[in-house]
Amino acid sequence: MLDLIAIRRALHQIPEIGLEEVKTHAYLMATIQEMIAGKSFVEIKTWQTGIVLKINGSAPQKTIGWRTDIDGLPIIEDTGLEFASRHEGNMHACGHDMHMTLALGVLEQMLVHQPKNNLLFLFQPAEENEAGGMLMYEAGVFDGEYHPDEFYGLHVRPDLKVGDIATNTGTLFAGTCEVKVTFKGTGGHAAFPQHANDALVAASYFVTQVQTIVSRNVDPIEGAVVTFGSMHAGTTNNVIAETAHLHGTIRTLTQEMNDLTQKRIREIAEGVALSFGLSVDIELRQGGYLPVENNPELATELMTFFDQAEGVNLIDIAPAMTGEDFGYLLSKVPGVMFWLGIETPYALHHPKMSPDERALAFGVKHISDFLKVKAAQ
Ligand SMILES: CC(=O)N[C@@H](CCC[C@H](N)C(=O)O)C(=O)O
Repeated sequence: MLDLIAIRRALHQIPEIGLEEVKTHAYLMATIQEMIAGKSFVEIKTWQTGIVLKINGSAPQKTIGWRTDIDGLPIIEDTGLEFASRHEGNMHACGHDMHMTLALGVLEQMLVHQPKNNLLFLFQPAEENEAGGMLMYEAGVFDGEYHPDEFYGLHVRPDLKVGDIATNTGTLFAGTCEVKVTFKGTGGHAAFPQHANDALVAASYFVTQVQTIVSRNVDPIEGAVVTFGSMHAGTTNNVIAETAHLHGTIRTLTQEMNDLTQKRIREIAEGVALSFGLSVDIELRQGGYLPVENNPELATELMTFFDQAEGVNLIDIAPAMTGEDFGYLLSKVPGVMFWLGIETPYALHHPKMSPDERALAFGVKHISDFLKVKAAQ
């Protein structure tokens, strides 16, 4: 039997940024190879750091997909754990170490007996930055026999208890759009602002003005998020900054609202640049982070299953403004994403985020039970 906690802790120590998950890939491959030794009904293919494993069913009627993401975040870990990240500056602060371990644990269960239907396990890179699920799909990784008929996946959630599974029959996560804005002015001596054109001041006006998009342009009943998580300008106190870089994200529950928000960001950036006499470069990149839309029938089936499972507290939950490139895969293949409770006081992406590992055994049991039913239908 796999030691789930040891696996999770090993993976936790080697977080890597999207599409650079080389050690993670090697760890997963080694673990998987050991698990499938002698199982002639299993095949594997890789794409960059991603892995797709197919269990060929004995009398397949369909192919059921299970997806996990494998990348970490550029966050300096502050958990103080003895198994904290050994990759300085990177952390599994979004729980993908838990996701991978759960997938391995479920895979182990599904390998015990050859199932009737095919099962596809996707270990996907770059959920956080490059929409690895979309890249793999567009590269043809799921073409032909590798195309699932249904796709399932989960995300851990700190504010839910171990034992909670939460989802809904519609939109679960927002669609996102990454935003990069660079103001370019004229640098100079701090003492002679009249000879310079300060990009830092312009960026400051920009970041405060975009706050009005949600308060003044977005339908309050619908809502949206505009967050700039990074702003870099200047080098020292007495030099006027020539350039200012801002990096942010838009979150909306519909594409129309995403389009409106993108339009307003562009207008405000161009307006600020004009009013300060600077140039501005705006990059809006939605990529594969479409809203995560659960398939209503499959979600109803999954929710009914978990509602009846002993020890599971099924919650019908409202959408959250998190993003996920699983939204892209669900736009191609019907399926369901759900939250799994990990009961910790710190939010996703927080440097102290530390899941309750009891969620591993709980998750493996109940997800395997669900997939066993799907694999036998
Ligand atoms: C679950 C989660 O936290 N996902 C990320 C996805 C990021 C998408 C994209 N890089 C962006 O920043 O817009 C999230 O931040 O919600």
